Amino acid sequence: MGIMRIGKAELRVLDLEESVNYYTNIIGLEEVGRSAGRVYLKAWDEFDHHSLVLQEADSPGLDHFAFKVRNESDLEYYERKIEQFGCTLKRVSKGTRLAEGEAIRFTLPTGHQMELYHDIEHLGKKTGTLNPHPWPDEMKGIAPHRLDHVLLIGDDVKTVTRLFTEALEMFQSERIMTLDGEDMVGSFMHAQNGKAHDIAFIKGPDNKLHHAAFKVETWFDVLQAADRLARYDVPIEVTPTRHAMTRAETIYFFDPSGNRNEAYSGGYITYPDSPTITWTEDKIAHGIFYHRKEMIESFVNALT
Ligand SMILES: O=C/C=C/C=C(\O)C(=O)O
Ligand SMILES: [Fe+2]
Repeated sequence: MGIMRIGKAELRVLDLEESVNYYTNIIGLEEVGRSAGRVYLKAWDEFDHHSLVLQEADSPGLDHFAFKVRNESDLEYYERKIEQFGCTLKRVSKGTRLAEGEAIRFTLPTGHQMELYHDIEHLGKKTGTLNPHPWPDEMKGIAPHRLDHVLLIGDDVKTVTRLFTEALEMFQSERIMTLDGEDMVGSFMHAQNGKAHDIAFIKGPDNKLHHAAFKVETWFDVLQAADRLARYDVPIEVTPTRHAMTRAETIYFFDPSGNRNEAYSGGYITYPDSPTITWTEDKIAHGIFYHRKEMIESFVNALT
C-alpha cells in the first residue's frame, strides 16, 4: 500500500502577498520558503517541508495536487498502473519545486493535474519527537493540523473513481448515485490512513476546484475559526454546521482570490474493509448541510 495521503496542493492566486498574508495570519500556516515566484507553506502538525504552494496567476484555481508514496520505488510501480489505465503521464524532475525530489504528473479523466511524490525535505514539527507537548508555543490564526483534502469538480466521476480505486489502490468511503442508480455524481476516496477522505469529486464542469480543506481538532475549533474569519471580514459562505457525508463539522469560506477553503473537524475512521456509503442524489443537500437541508447556489457555482 504505497500511497499514504494527500500531501500537497498548489493553488493559483491573484495577488501573492495578499494571499501569503491570508494563509499565514488568518489560516495560520507557516511560510517555509520561496522560489521562482512560488511561496511554500506548512501547517504546524505536518513534518514535511510544505503542503501548500501558492503561485501568482491571472486566474485562481488548482495547479495540481499531490499524494505522497511510501517508497521511491512506488513511483515506478504506480507509473505503470497509471499508464495501463490510460492517463498521459510525465516525470517532474528533482528541484522543479523547492525541497522536492522527482514526481510523476498525470492528467485525470476529469482534466485535473495530479502528482505522486516520495522525496521531500523533512522539516519536522515544532513540538518535536522527544517528550513532546501537545501544542507548539507559537500558533497564529485558525492554526489547522494539516491540509486534509481537496474536493474537485469534473464530469466523469465514475471513471476517475476507477482510476483511484483500481490503479491507485485507494478506497471509496462514500458515493452519490442518481436515483436510477445508473450514474455516479459524487465520490469520496481515501488512502489507507483511516481518514474519511483525502479527495472527493462532484459532477460538474471539468478541471475545477471546489475547495481545499484544513483539519482542525474539534467542533469548537470550527466555531473559533468562524469567529476569526468574521473578525477579519473573510467572506464566509456557510457558517459552522454538520456534514452527514463524512460525519464531520465544517465551515466554508473564500481566500482572497476566490478559492474556497474549508475548516473541517471530526469525520469517521475508515479501514480497507469499510463498506462504501451510498447517497441518493435527492439527499445531497441533506448530506452536506445536515441541519438546513437546502443547497446554496454559490456552493454549486462558485468554482475556481
Ligand atoms: O460538495 C459536496 C460534499 C462536500 C463534503 C465535504 O466538503 C466534506 O465532507 O469535507
Ligand atoms: Fe470538504
